[in-house]
Order: sequence, then structure tokens, then C-alpha cells
Amino acid sequence: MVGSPTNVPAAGSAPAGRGVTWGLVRFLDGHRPAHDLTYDDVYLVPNRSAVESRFDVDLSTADGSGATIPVVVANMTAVAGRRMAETVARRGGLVVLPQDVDPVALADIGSWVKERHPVWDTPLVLTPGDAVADALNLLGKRAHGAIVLVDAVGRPVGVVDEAACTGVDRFARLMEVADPEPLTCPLDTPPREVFERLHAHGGRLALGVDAEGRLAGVLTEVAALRSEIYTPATDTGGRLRIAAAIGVNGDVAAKAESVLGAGVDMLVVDTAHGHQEKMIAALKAVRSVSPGVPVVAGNVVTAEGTRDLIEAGADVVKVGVGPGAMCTTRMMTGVGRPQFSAVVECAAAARDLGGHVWADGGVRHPRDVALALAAGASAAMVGSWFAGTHESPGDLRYDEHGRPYKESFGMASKRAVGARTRTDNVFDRARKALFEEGISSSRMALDPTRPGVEDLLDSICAGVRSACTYAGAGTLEEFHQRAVLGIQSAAGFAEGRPLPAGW
Ligand SMILES: NC(=O)C1=CN([C@@H]2O[C@H](COP(=O)(O)OP(=O)(O)OC[C@H]3O[C@@H](n4cnc5c(N)ncnc54)[C@H](OP(=O)(O)O)[C@@H]3O)[C@@H](O)[C@H]2O)C=CC1
Ligand SMILES: Nc1nc2c(ncn2[C@@H]2O[C@H](COP(=O)(O)O)[C@@H](O)[C@H]2O)c(=O)[nH]1
Ligand SMILES: [K+]
Repeated sequence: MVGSPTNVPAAGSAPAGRGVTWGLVRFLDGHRPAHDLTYDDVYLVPNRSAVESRFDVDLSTADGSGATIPVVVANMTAVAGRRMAETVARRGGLVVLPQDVDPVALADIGSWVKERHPVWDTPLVLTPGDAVADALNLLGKRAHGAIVLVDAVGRPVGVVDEAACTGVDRFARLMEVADPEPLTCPLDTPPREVFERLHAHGGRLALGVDAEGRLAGVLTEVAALRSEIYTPATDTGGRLRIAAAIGVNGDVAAKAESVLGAGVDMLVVDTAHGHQEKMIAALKAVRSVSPGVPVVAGNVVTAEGTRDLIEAGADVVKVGVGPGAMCTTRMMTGVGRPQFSAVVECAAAARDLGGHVWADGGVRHPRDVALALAAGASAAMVGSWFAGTHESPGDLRYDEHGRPYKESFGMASKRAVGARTRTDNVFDRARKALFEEGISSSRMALDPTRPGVEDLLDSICAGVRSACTYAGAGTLEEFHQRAVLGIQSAAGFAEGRPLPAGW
């Protein structure tokens, strides 16, 4: 039977200390949920804590993903590509490439990510003879905001940033505007030393060079700092990790083999209605090829759905129907479930079977990640929020007020379905287009103070670290066990929001 608030154990069954339990989550006395809850409905109360510093909290996941922070990037075309994969894995998260990526392109992205340096960022590169216009077109591709000029054998000869390209002729040669004396460091320089040398030098970028003096990577001051705080998500060979999704249609075993051949570290079997026979069959097909990497499947929102997918071969179950920012499923169908309760129930069911869940969708603030982890998820999956960053695949655009944004769209939108079914006959395409359950175009603004995905990871990890210390937890497992939650009104939620403009 589907679990529901009517199955909440009586208050007397609470563990020693405060509150009543629901699933495996503890609520304050008297806060027994009368209905399903979403992130905004709940809050965490502080516990007596022996964790002295937020830096003492270990954010690594225990779900086999190898992630050292509990953040997974959703398999959405507008969000997850090679730059996102590289950047997020370097900070310990995992990016799932969408199922719509052509197999040749997927293999190319897989090997490209595996070749990235785990510390030094990939530079944007032009030559001294290129034009300012070329640099301006390229600058938005990376949050580090500068382009390195290299000579014919790849040795750096200058750096240009946006300031250098402002107020000059667009056809001016880059060598005329470049900083000709950038800081260079051997690749094995410790990040802290890079930070200090760059701070003293005053430039935007430190250039990492190999033994022949050729450009091999770049670090900003903040990137060097992050390298000392985060641990990259790497495979056993020390290479950055990456995951990829497949759907449930067609020859699933062949698709799984093709994706695994691209060197992915985790395989995600993804469809809107994960609790369907086709998914069970798809998981069996995936298991038949002995994937050798953990398998994720979804999406579901019930304990039975979770159990069925784990029994069919999933190691991790993706939870969430309808909370996604691009998702119209609840409005179209009435189907779904408030996300916090869905995660609580599915996580409890997964734990009984030794499995895990990812809380997929609806994350709009760092607090939502903390609450998903408190509910028992091993990681939160984030899509649209990260669409509005330099690392998402879309082109940087500007609105009528000159504010930067990127376009985002849902994977069940007319736009995504049209692209996915482009090789079908026109009749089938028209039939499939009827079942639109996502937005085809939305604008995700880049926050000028936090335009890179690493800025957002910083705020998520800071929020989660802090939440763990409030709960008195040194690990994510302890956080789940110790978290005590309360239920709040809309006014309670509103009270917690900052008021930058006064009232
Ligand atoms: N988390 C969420 O709330 C949702 C996520 N999505 C995302 O959109 C992407 C596309 O997923 P999807 O639409 O499943 O496309 P897929 O291409 O994976 O196809 C889904 C298959 O399941 C069948 N199916 C049966 N019932 C349903 C149903 N209620 N909704 C959708 N398919 C159904 C479809 O058949 P037929 O077409 O003949 O009916 C089709 O064969 C995925 O990335 C998914 O995660 C989409 C919707 C909700
Ligand atoms: N119903 C739909 N759900 C979608 C669609 N595209 C993506 N998704 C789901 O959303 C999450 C990401 O959530 P977000 O709030 O962080 O954007 C993603 O993983 C999918 O499960 C869609 O078109 N329709
Ligand atoms: K929604």
C-alpha cells in the first residue's frame, strides 16, 4: 500500500529525545504531518552540537556515485554538457548527460571529460592575431572570464579579459590589448601557492604550464581557494567522473552498452513514469549487460515504486514527479507528490533494501538541498537553477534591460520531444507532440554576483555544511539521523526570506 500521513507512527514510537518519527525522519512534538509536505512547508531546528567548525563536516555521499558533495546535475539538454560536467566534477559533484545525446558525441564528451585536469580549469584559447570580436564571443563560455593567447606551439603569450576588450575597436588584434606578462606556474604548484602568487601578482588568471612551457590549465584566485576546500569526484584512475542517462524505449541493452563504452561512471535509466513495466524490463536489460557501475532509475514518488525499481536492479532511485521548474506534469495530469514527503517515504523504503535515493527537482535554494538530505536522500539533483550559469550549454543572451540569461527548457517539452523524435516519421512525431509536459522556453537569469555553477555550489555546500553543524552532524548520514524538523505556515516561510529592499 502507498504510504501516507495516515501511516505515521504514533508519537510514542519516537526515538529517545525530541519528537515523533515519520518514515525515518524526526519531527518536533506536535508536528505530526497531516498531509504531504514540500520543502517550503518544513524547517530544521537546531540541536546541541559538538561539531566545532563547518569545515569539519564531511559532505561525501555513500551511494556509490563517488561524489564528494551531495549534488547531481540533472540530465537536461539546457543544463548538462561537457563544460558543466568538467566543472562540477572538479568540485566533487556529478553531472548526468541527457539521453538525447548522440552516441558519437557522448563518447567524445566522455573521453574529453576524462582528459581534463582534476585541479586546473580548461582555458579559453585564441591566438595573438585573433580579433577582439572573437574574444567577446568566447568570454561567456567560462566563468573565469579571460582568454589566453598562445603561440604556434601552445606557449602562453598573453591574457585578455572583458575589460581589455571594452572601448576598443572590435577588429583590433588581441595582442594589442592583452596583458603580456601573465603569471605562469608549473602544473604541480600547490593551489595555495598559486593563490598567494596570483594575489601578489594581481592578474586575473594563473596559467598552468607543462614541462615544455605549454599552456595546460588556468586557475583564478577563487578557483585555487576552492581546490583547497573541495575534493574532485574522480574514478579509480584519478580522472573526473561523469554519468549519462538512457531512456526505456528501444534496445535498452544496446544503448546501455554504448553509454558504458563512453566510459561513464554511473548509468541513469530515466523516464517520466518510472514505476511502469517498461522500466522494470529496461532495468533487467541493463543488468543483463553487467554494467559494472552503479545504476540509477526513476522517477517514482512511492515506497512501492522505490522497492520495485531496487528489486529490478537499481542501486539508486530517482524521486520526484512534478516538482521540476520546467515541469507541467502536475498541471496537466494532477499527478505527482509534494517533494519532501516523496523523498522521506522513498528514502525509508530504499534503506530497507540497502538502496539510496536522489531527490530530483524543485531545488531553488541551498535549504532545499539540506532538507532533501535530512529527508534521507543521498544527493539532490538540480536542473534549472544551474541552467542560468556560464557552464550550461546554451548561448549567453541579454534581455531588454541588458541583463544576462540563458534559455532553459524541459525534457518533456515540445522542443525536447521534437529533437528526440527527429528521426521518427512525421505522423509519429505529431502524435508524440500531443503529450507535452514541460516548458519549451524559459529565461534563467545569470546572477551577476554568482554567474558560475561553482558560485552556486559554494552557496549550496556552505548552506549544507552549516545545516549539519546546527543539527550536530559531522556526516550526511548523521545529519539524516539527527535532523529534527518542524512544519511551518506560508507566513513562517516568508519570515525566513531576506528583505533586501526593506518593507
Ligand atoms: N520528474 C518528472 O516529473 C518528469 C520528468 N520528465 C523528464 O522528461 C524526459 C522525457 O521523459 P518521457 O516523457 O518519459 O520520455 P521517454 O522518451 O523516456 O518515453 C517514455 C515512454 O513511456 C511511455 N509512457 C507511459 N506512460 C507515460 C507517461 N505517463 N508519461 C510519459 N511516458 C509514458 C511512453 O509511451 P507513449 O509516448 O506512447 O505514451 C514512452 O514509451 C525524461 O528526462 C524525464 O525525466 C518528464 C515528465 C515528468
Ligand atoms: N515534468 C517534467 N519534468 C521535467 C522536465 N524536464 C526536466 N524535468 C524534471 O525536472 C528535474 C529537474 O528539476 P529542476 O527543478 O531542478 O529544474 C529533472 O531532473 C527532471 O526530473 C519536463 O519537461 N517535464
Ligand atoms: K513544477
